[in-house]
Amino acid sequence: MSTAKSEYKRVTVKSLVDMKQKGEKISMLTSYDYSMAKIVDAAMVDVILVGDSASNVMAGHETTLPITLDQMIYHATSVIRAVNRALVVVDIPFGSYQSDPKEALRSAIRIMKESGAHAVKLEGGCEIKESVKRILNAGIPVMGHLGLTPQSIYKFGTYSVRAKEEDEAEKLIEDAKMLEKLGCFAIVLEKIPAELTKRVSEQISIPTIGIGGGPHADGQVLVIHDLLGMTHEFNPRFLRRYMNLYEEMGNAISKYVSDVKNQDFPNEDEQY
Ligand SMILES: Nc1nc(=O)c2c([nH]1)NC[C@@H]1CN(c3ccc(C(=O)N[C@@H](CCC(=O)O)C(=O)O)cc3)CN21
Ligand SMILES: CC(C)C(=O)C(=O)O
Ligand SMILES: [Mg+2]
Repeated sequence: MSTAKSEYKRVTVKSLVDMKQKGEKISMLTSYDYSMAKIVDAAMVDVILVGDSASNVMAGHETTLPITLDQMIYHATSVIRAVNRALVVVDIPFGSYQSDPKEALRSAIRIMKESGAHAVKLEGGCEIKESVKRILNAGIPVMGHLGLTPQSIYKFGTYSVRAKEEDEAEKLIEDAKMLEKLGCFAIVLEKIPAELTKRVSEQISIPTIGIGGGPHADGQVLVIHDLLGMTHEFNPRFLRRYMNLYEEMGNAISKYVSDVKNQDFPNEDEQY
């Protein structure tokens, strides 16, 4: 009776809040396609984020701004087909929720309906309060995202550490408390001082998921291509590479090329 599907209990938004209460750290990674999501899910990652970082790592854009809602839904649909255990969260892309709360809800509904994802993520604090409210009212779980919010890159001009000044730190804490009060189930804290991550994580009861936010977050998230070393030009201090796939894949592919050229591949066993 034990099939791959029924072997593990599915991660839910509630189980993530329980993990914070128990002090069990939450692991989160991005995925954008079926084959990668299969591997990530089987490795027991708790949350899979279909990030708008797909705009960078999948499509090769400079920023996350160009990716469309249709493209996010395509990535999310592929990921959902692969996943048996993880909670799947999808970024609502730039331009699909900022205009007004109704547009935000329409975008969230399209993501949930067309991809089968379990939750959505939006960047921002008090500016998007009404949109978050509306989406939550429709029964769609929302993950917040504060600190470095890449969809606002042109407002700041750099990807430097956010909320270093006390007034910015206090605003971020207020935003986090507001998102918790509205009913968000978790908040990503991107590239803020470790001490601020600690303060936020202590002051709210929903889990914080850090990226470049130090060890005090209730969980950690990375872009899967960064962890695997496929994005060799991306070298922020917070990144730990667990492989050097850019080099390893390059070597394997070069070997294939030379095997074809020198007629080593295919051999007698590799034909009919
Ligand atoms: N491959 C990838 N990984 C990510 O983590 C990621 C994306 N893409 N795209 C969307 C956002 C953008 N993110 C970023 C982008 C830059 C830095 C960063 O630290 N950049 C510079 C420092 C810039 C500065 O200090 O002005 C660096 O050290 O590489 C961090 C997160 C996180 N997200
Ligand atoms: C880096 C994470 C938090 C993200 O938003 C993304 O991958 O798009
Ligand atoms: Mg994102």
